[in-house]
Amino acid sequence: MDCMIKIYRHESVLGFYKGMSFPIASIGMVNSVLFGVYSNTLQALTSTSHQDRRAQLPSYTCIFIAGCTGGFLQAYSLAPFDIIKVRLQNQTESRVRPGSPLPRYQGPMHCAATILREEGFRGLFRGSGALMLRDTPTLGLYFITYEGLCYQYTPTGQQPSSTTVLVAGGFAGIASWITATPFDVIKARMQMGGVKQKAYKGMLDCIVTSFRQEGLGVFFRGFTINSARAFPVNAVTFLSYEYLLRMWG
Ligand SMILES: CN(C)C(=N)NCCC[C@H](N)C(=O)O
Repeated sequence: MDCMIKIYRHESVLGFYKGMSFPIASIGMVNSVLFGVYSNTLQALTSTSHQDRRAQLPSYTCIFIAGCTGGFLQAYSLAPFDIIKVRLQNQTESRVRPGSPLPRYQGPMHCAATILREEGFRGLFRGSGALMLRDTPTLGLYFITYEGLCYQYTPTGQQPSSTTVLVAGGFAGIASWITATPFDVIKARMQMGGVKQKAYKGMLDCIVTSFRQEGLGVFFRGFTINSARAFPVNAVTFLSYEYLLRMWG
């Protein structure tokens, strides 16, 4: 609440939409990498199509491996878009007050160009190690939760109902943020390294320094708000996925 009030006072309602254009432009591509790699890996591991898998749930090990593979590849396609989002979101100069200093990054393209100029191509992938550690096991757990709940609440051989898909997708999103939040905190700090604070020497340095300075609670910052957001976002994501597969699968 304190964060929300301060953003509103300092930056007006526009503050809540910072860094939004790049995620919107990239989400389709990033999700198609994730869901495409997941489905194809599971198909390769189990030699069954999406529809066959409804009758006989593949083993949780196969689902986990396929989810982790999707998560690993998703992390690398997401990294350059994510760093731009994080840098723009952390820029707190007010856009509405006349006479306030010009922000360091004036938009996503300017942000990308500045990172390339000042930090090189590798700058766009800063924090991608933490992003990969965040998304690899997380997406394994994400798909296990989703497939497990759908299987549990669907009569054998039938397709899950829209309500089941929405609820299972929502809970999968929340479950994924449980494992993701500690690495999400580290990733964001690494991505901001060199801009607002001293750059960390590496991921371990970032973990140890954050823990020493702020205690264990630092690794769960933002969990509540991320989970509240995760339920509707992932409910709709899985509903779209199921509908598209039924239409074209
Ligand atoms: C980092 N985490 C938690 C995940 N990658 N979770 C799986 C999907 C998340 C979804 N796109 C969302 O934004 O909630």
